[in-house]
This record gives sequence, structure tokens and C-alpha cells, in this order.
Amino acid sequence: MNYPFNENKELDLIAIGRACIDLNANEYNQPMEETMTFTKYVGGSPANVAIGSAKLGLNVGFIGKLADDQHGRFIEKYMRGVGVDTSNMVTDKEGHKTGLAFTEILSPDECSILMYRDDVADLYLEPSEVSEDYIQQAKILLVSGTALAKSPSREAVLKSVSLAKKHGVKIVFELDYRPYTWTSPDETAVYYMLVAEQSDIVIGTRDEFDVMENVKDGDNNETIKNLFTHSADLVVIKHGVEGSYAYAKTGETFRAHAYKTNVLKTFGAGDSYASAFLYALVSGKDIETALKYGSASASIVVSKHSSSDAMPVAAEIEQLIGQGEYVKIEG
Ligand SMILES: Nc1ncnc2c1ncn2[C@@H]1O[C@H](COP(=O)(O)OP(=O)(O)OP(=O)(O)O)[C@@H](O)[C@H]1O
Ligand SMILES: O=C(O)C[C@@H](O)[C@H](O)C(=O)CO
Repeated sequence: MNYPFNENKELDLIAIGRACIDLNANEYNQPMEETMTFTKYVGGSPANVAIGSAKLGLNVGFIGKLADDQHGRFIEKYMRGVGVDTSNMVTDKEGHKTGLAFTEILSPDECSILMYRDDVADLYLEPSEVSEDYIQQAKILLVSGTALAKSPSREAVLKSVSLAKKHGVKIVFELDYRPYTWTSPDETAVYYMLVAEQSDIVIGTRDEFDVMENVKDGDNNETIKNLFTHSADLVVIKHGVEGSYAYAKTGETFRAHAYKTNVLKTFGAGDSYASAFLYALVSGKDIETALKYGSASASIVVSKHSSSDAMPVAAEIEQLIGQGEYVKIEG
């Protein structure tokens, strides 16, 4: 089953939200207290997805706000270098800083992220900085949940969503829940639901859907039952190494397994998954194949040091799919 896009649009995907810096620990398997050196990469979930999709060959743009400093310039140059159109990335003029994410790799499955996100430039994106002319050129608007955490970024995103609806741009909502950006579960759920109800495709982990629904141990069937009464016609729910499901409004369910790999760290999985899944959908592959692309891309990125720079090209993904070695889950 294929997913329909408006083929008359020039850009495949525009992502909106944060473009930041990741500082990934060079020393593995030790706590951050002991870590002495870090490698700098571009980070921030929507920036990672944009970079991943651009590396796969999609025509990608980005809407966001960068700090007027060395980090902001590094991010813009890197993204432009991999082919992302940065013409709608604006520069903050009020002294706000770039968000930083320090990562800790305690073991391949025990990773954490220490975020510095007070007063970050990305959350100061103004609605007036979102261009209708730009949004209407895209097949997909990719919205990251974190951009809803504070005003004025929240209103900028809500404006982009209504413009996307007006111009037949498919809205893909990546829940991308980062607890430290939000102050209350009720507030989070309100804004997540507001955007999810208007989105065509919603992607998240089971835990993130629980945050959106403000429930504990939610159920995939309940989630899709509710979302399918609104705009959504495709819902992707990820269950970490146990794989992922895509539920189509037409009633079909597809499952993908995680591909076996030499895991270095867990973060970056979700962003690489989204970029390759969307690449495959836009390229006309069916939903089941697109899930495989997402899974394979994630398994490549968790075996590498960064989230953005490690994004694979299509041949690497296709090779892994061809090998067909899945992670076996007990029970
Ligand atoms: N250990 C692993 N080995 C191989 N593939 C994995 C592993 N962990 C996750 N994946 C793949 O990555 C996909 C997304 O992972 P997950 O559900 O953890 O997303 P996420 O929490 O959004 O990721 P992130 O940690 O980047 O926020 C999974 O559906 C699976 O295909
Ligand atoms: O999303 C962030 O702000 C941090 C990311 O760049 C980081 O690499 C990660 O968590 C990816 O899942």
C-alpha cells in the first residue's frame, strides 16, 4: 500500500523546530563525570531528520531559529553542506543561545542525554518568521513535538500546521518528547493532541503516545481508534528494539523488526528511522517497505557515534535490508 503525496510540490519535506549541537562522549562505557572529551555534531531531532532525508536524496528545507554565534553558523553551514535548504532558517538577534545536548554512553543500552536548553534560540521562532510561500512548496511538513513546548515557537508551529492544511501539504508529527522542555503533563498532552488531531501521519514511541494521551501503559488500538476519528490516516508506533508498527486508516497493520547490529548507543534511532521511513514513502515505496527503511537506517545509526553525521545513504540501507538479519526477541 502506497501513501499519496501532492506530486506538484517542489520540496519533498520541510522540517520545523530545533537545530542544535550534540556533544557526544568520546569515551564509551563510563559516566559523564569521568568523560573528558566530546565530539561536536549538529543535533536536534528535526535537524537530524532533515539531514537524514537530504542525505538520502530528498529535496529538504528547514524552518528554525539559530543563535547569532559560532554554533549557529556551524549548524547552518553543515546543514547547507548536506543539501538542506537553509533559506528559511533565521538568526536570532536577541542574544539567545544554541541548545546543547551532552550525551553519556554508559553501555550500549544505557545512554542518557544532558540538555542545556534554557532560553534557547530555537524556541524563539516567531509566527511572522514562518513563510506561507515556503510551506506551500512542500509535500511534507515535519513537526517536532518539542517545538510546541514554549511560545513563541509554539505559535510558529501552529501557524505552520494551519498553512500546511490550507495548501495540501501532508503534516507529519514526530512526537519527539523531551521531558526537560515541558513543565506539566496536562499542558504537554493538550498541545500534543492539538497537533496530532490535525496531522496526517503521527510517529512516536509507545511511551511518547502515552505522554500525548496522558495515560500510563496505553494501548495501540485505543490510540489509533482515537486518531483515526481526526485527520490521521497513518500512525507509526515504535517499540525500541522490539520493532515498530504502522497502522493505516484503511485497516491494515504492518510490522517491522529491528535489524541486528553492533549497538554503540541508543540515541539517534528515532530520527534516522523517521528520515528513512519518510524518504521511502515519498519515493513511492509501500508502507511495509518504508518501515524496513526506517528500521534499517536506525540500526545503522545506533552502531555509529553521531545521530546526524552517521545518517546513511540509500545503498547502505538497502544492503542491510537485503541481509535480512533481525534482532530476535525472546518470548
Ligand atoms: N538496539 C537496537 N538495535 C537495532 N535497531 C534498534 C535498536 N533500538 C532501536 N532500534 C530501531 O530504531 C527504531 C526506533 O527506536 P526507538 O523506538 O527507541 O525510537 P526513539 O525512542 O524515538 O529513539 P531515540 O532514542 O533516538 O529517541 C526501532 O523501531 C528499531 O527499528
Ligand atoms: O534531539 C536532540 O535535541 C538531541 C539529538 O540530537 C540527539 O542526538 C538525540 O537524542 C537523537 O535521538
